Amino acid sequence: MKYISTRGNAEALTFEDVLLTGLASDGGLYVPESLPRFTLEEIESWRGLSYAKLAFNVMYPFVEGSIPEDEFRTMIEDTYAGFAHNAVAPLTQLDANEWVMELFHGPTLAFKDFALQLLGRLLDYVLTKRNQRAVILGATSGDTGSAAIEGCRRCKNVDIFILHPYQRVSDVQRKQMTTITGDNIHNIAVKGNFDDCQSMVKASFNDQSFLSGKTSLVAVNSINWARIMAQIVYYFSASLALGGPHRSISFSVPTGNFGDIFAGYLARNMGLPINQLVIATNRNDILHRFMSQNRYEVEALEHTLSPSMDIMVSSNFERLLFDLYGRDGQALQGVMDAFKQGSASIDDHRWKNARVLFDSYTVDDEQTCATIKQVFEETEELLDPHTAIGVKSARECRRDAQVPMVTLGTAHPVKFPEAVEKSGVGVAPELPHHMADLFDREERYTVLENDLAAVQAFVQENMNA
Ligand SMILES: Cc1ncc(COP(=O)(O)O)c(C=O)c1O
Ligand SMILES: N[C@@H](CCOP(=O)(O)O)C(=O)O
Repeated sequence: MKYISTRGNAEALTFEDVLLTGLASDGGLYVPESLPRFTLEEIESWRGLSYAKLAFNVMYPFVEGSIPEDEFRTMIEDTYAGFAHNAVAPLTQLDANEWVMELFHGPTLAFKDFALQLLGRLLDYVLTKRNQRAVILGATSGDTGSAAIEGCRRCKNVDIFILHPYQRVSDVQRKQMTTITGDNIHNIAVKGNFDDCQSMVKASFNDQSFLSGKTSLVAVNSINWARIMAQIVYYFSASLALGGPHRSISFSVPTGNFGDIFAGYLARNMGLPINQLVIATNRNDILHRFMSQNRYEVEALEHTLSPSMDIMVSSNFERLLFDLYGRDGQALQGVMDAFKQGSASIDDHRWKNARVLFDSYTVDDEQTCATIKQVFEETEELLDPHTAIGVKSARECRRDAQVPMVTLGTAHPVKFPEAVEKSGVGVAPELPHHMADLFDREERYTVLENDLAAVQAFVQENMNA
């Protein structure tokens, strides 16, 4: 399998090389040259498999030729054995034909564990084989950071630098990152927002000269293809549990960087019958504005009760635009240039094509709290604010009540006590056993100005490579 850049002007890479990179040299994102496609019979034959076995079947075509089959199988088995629920991605029913897929049973209680626990193992394997060191540089609005640190901290050959927006992640999220100590783990609180952190990460990938040629950067954000790959699997898992593939399923996905929902789009292109994908956003609704008005335009980033989705510049949207433009990298470059200048829209027929599959909805803090309360009263299920945005959007956008609707439950409510309290449900979720002493653990992080040079100097000074 080869991977090509969305901007059409970079060398094609193998999985192994794509794993060890972030942005392509032309500024684009890597995508597979072509997708594996499964027949309905093939998918049907996976019914009843464990999550790990299903994951192997879905992902192996992407790594074939780079990672030996047995090694990959073992990595996957180890990854999902570390989840606290035997089903790994269990479904909870909210109503007739309405479900939440709980993606928060991994070690850091968010969907990021599905990919980052595996990514850490893949990196360890490839870097050890090559006898190479790498610097992991990532941006987080709260969840990617702890999952990346947890997933990669045992890798022998990496230094990890994670940027989070200062005072803009929940206390639980911050503590999850900053209480994991290790000489090679560095948390940086940037006096800015998530977009600032992410743009510093992207600028650093584009020009790595600040590392003085000692080593190279590896991405843990969803710009890294391996992240998306692992997130495709749970769409197959949910479908098989609900009578797919001989029946179509719809999904509502709490969305920020467009990685998780893009994985659903790929699952569909790989042969899984998916009826509808709902892009569920908070007030940072650039994607909803695009889907409803064909206007792709940055607005001021707001701080909400769903901080993990306080994202304006949505990295993976470029991967969808690439397909909407018939995989024409030059045409896409034009759209991205217009976006950089302030505003972009796409040809009407391409925009209409996107709307065949995707719907979108935006949910404010008040509606988020009201949904947490309503669902709790209806079912005693306590949703986190991001999942609540997914459920509300699913209910507003649903096209066909006969088609099962699955909202991705992207995080555990214990990570977001402020929203849970404001919802008025009158219960407070407890930290799981392995995190019970989280608030007693010592924290270590560095606060830096919103300044690329300052961040790069910090990385330079603190990396071991
Ligand atoms: C809890 C939670 N829900 C939803 C999202 C949005 O996912 P994506 O960025 O893949 O769109 C994030 C962050 O990415 C998150 O941490
Ligand atoms: N919501 C994320 C933001 C980064 O998204 P990613 O999926 O590209 O890593 C977070 O919680 O950090």
